[in-house]
Amino acid sequence: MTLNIGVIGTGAIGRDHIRRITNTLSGARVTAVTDVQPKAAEETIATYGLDARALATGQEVIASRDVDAVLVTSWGPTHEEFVLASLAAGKPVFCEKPLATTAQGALNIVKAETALNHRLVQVGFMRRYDAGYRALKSVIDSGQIGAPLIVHCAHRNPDVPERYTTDMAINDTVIHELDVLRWLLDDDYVSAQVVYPRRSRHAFAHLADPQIVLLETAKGARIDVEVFVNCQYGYDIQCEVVGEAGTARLPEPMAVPLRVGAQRVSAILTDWKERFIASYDVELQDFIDAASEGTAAGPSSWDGLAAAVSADACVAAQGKPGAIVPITLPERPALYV
Ligand SMILES: NC(=O)C1=CN([C@@H]2O[C@H](COP(=O)(O)OP(=O)(O)OC[C@H]3O[C@@H](n4cnc5c(N)ncnc54)[C@H](O)[C@@H]3O)[C@@H](O)[C@H]2O)C=CC1
Ligand SMILES: O=C1[C@@H](O)[C@H](O)[C@@H](O)[C@H](O)[C@H]1O
Repeated sequence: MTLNIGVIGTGAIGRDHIRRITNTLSGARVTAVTDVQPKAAEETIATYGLDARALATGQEVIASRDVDAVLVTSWGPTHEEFVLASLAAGKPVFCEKPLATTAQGALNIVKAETALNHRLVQVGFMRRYDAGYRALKSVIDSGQIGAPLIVHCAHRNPDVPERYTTDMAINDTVIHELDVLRWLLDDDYVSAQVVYPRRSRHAFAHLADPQIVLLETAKGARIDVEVFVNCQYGYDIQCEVVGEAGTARLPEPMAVPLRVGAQRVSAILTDWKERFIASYDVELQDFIDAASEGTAAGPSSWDGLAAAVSADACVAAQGKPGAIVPITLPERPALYV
């Protein structure tokens, strides 16, 4: 059976996911698309030669009889509405991060899915599917470095558009660390703090960049995340875990080391699409396989909620530089244990 997917939002990642569903992955095809800019939806159909309809709204896509499962790749503030509608229609839904832009929004989704007592939601936290992060987790889980004590992370983008705001450093960018570090350490956060170094002259005046997010976990590990979205030189994701008996570092993406022009150099990627291309492939294939069975796998609504609660605390901490803001999760429903 081929899974018929309806896509809401045909921007950067929507198109990239449509490309992989159409050209790379197996078991699914795109049968309906929509975008608030109708031209974007029509262009996408033409670009990828889709046998799909351009519908007027996300709600029409979800209700469509030729849509078995939904892909939500529109802007963050629209995610909650489309995920809730997919749940109401009983259709598996892959939602790009963030699941919702507030903890309350994510909680509404958890409650709706819990009421069905059946998982239908996968959140697009693709780093859990990354070969490097998976190798790092295996090392941590093997006990070779002992209990994790400290984690140093950097999340660097070369630049961001003018519409990118200070709180997006959390909800749009650090949200990836908020998810992947919980998974990596098998732990939850208890507090967050944000401190600001000197502002880069490359950042727009309204944006505090870089920022340092400090997290404490329930098991007592301390985490520092440097988020620097105008670093200029590349798209660079770093993670080093310091344990009781050693350290473990996220592997660098493969790059050929060159000796040229009296230098030893190797290229650094500049685009998140390329950096995590294999992870996006594996996560979406996981979605297709589970959705074909009428369910969902991978990062859950609960993971989306945990990230949203933590993100809310980080945003609160941004407003009170240096203050420690507690993070408290609600009780985890049995569906997600
Ligand atoms: N997992 C990852 O690494 C990444 C995730 N994302 C997430 O994916 C989402 C989309 O990001 P981008 O593709 O970069 O943004 P984008 O701005 O390139 O595309 C979003 C598209 O959604 C459309 N849209 C907005 N509201 C809509 C609505 N109500 N109904 C239908 N279409 C609507 C817009 O017109 C636009 O074409 C965001 O939530 C973002 O955080 C984005 C990039 C990477
Ligand atoms: O999800 C992503 C973007 O939306 C976000 O804007 C970037 O900062 C992240 O690095 C990228 O992975």
